[in-house]
Amino acid sequence: MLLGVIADDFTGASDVANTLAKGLEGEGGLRTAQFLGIPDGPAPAGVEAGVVSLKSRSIPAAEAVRQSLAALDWLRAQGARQFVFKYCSTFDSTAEGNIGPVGEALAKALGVSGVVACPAFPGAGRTVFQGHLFVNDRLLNESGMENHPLTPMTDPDIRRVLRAQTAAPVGHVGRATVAAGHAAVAEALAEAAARGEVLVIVDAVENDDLSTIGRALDGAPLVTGGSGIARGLPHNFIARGEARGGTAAAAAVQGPEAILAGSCSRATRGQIAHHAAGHPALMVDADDVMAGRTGLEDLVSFVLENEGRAPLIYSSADPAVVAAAQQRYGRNEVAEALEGLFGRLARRLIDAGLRRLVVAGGETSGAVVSALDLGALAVGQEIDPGVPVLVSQGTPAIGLALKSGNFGSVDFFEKALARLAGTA
Ligand SMILES: Nc1ncnc2c1ncn2[C@@H]1O[C@H](COP(=O)(O)OP(=O)(O)O)[C@@H](O)[C@H]1O
Ligand SMILES: O=C(O)[C@@H](O)C(=O)COP(=O)(O)O
Repeated sequence: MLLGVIADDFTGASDVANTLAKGLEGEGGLRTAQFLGIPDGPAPAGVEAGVVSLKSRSIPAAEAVRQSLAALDWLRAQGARQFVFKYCSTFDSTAEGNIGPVGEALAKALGVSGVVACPAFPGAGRTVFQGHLFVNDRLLNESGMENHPLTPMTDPDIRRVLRAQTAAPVGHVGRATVAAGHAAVAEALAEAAARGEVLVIVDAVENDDLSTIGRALDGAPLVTGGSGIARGLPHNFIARGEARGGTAAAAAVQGPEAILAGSCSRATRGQIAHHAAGHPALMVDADDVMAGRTGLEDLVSFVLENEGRAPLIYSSADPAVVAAAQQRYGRNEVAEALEGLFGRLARRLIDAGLRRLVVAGGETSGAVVSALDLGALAVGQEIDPGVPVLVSQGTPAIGLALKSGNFGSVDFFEKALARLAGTA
């Protein structure tokens, strides 16, 4: 293994795995595997980039730090020399963390400072300019992320957001420096380190900026950011002849299918409305779940009875409904109950023969795949920006698409099932 990634959620892990597997246009990327949690044994032979998926975005900061350091140890033991801490391109976090505490703990463990922090992902409309994060043409706090059920983002100045979470000063490298080229970026990061800045927000508004930053990070032990920051990293290994490049072969998995959605993000709600207009769809009501009125076997039957018709089960609701449920039961309580239900449902469905599964939502995906014990996942073709086909390596093979809440076109669900089956 050359490169090791610690991802703070499971959809984010797929996103960065996709970026590393793709690499730069015309050159290709690294042979990449996604791991669900920290594996017990060694990585399979031939893996050049290993992505450890944690569910550490919304847990107490001290626990997120503990898990991230354990992931770092495992990746180091596999031989990785460069490490990426992957967080959300919308910088999902709270005043307590977990981006700052985990970033600083990894920097300390690796003995570095002047570490890049860049959530930009222009392919999905996320750009950083003057230290502010945009989603398409909106500032972060007007993008819908201000209503996120677990990590509402109400400040677009991510230097200020990060300062609230960190012990050391936070630096900033502006776009003009990035436009001046990779040597200028490397110099600016070295100056930031000399000033005692551990994490440094770096502006990036287009893919070329990320390629420039990637070149500046050749040999840097630690990189932090959204999946975009990984864009230029495979090139450094390929240019040195340590990796061959190229792209992963598309895998195909036939068999019964389901879509499970727990994301309440705008894009997912649009995808649900679109899909439900032409396919069987069942809403899980948070009040019913909290009162123990939701029958797991009813949900299983709904999926099995609708085999071949792309059945969807969702708890997703608009911000007012989510806020009311959180007020009644508590934010974590309702999230845990819904995530637990989706996890048990997925387990039962796989036991009943399900082979293709699309999940919408990072926390939801974490709960679902943690319940499945799938081992390493090979990363295949990209379905939409940031979402690849994933195929488990055990028998029977399970095809998965773990979709970040705000990713994907409006017809994503149907498209993903077709890509998993190799029919589109
Ligand atoms: N109807 C609902 N009421 C309250 N919380 C919900 C509801 N539906 C889903 N949730 C919770 O909201 C959170 C959504 O987070 P996540 O799955 O990460 O989606 P995203 O990728 O959009 O951030 C999950 O913890 C989920 O259980
Ligand atoms: O960086 C991103 O936007 C995604 O990879 C991601 O982490 C999104 O998280 P969720 O919206 O919670 O799925």
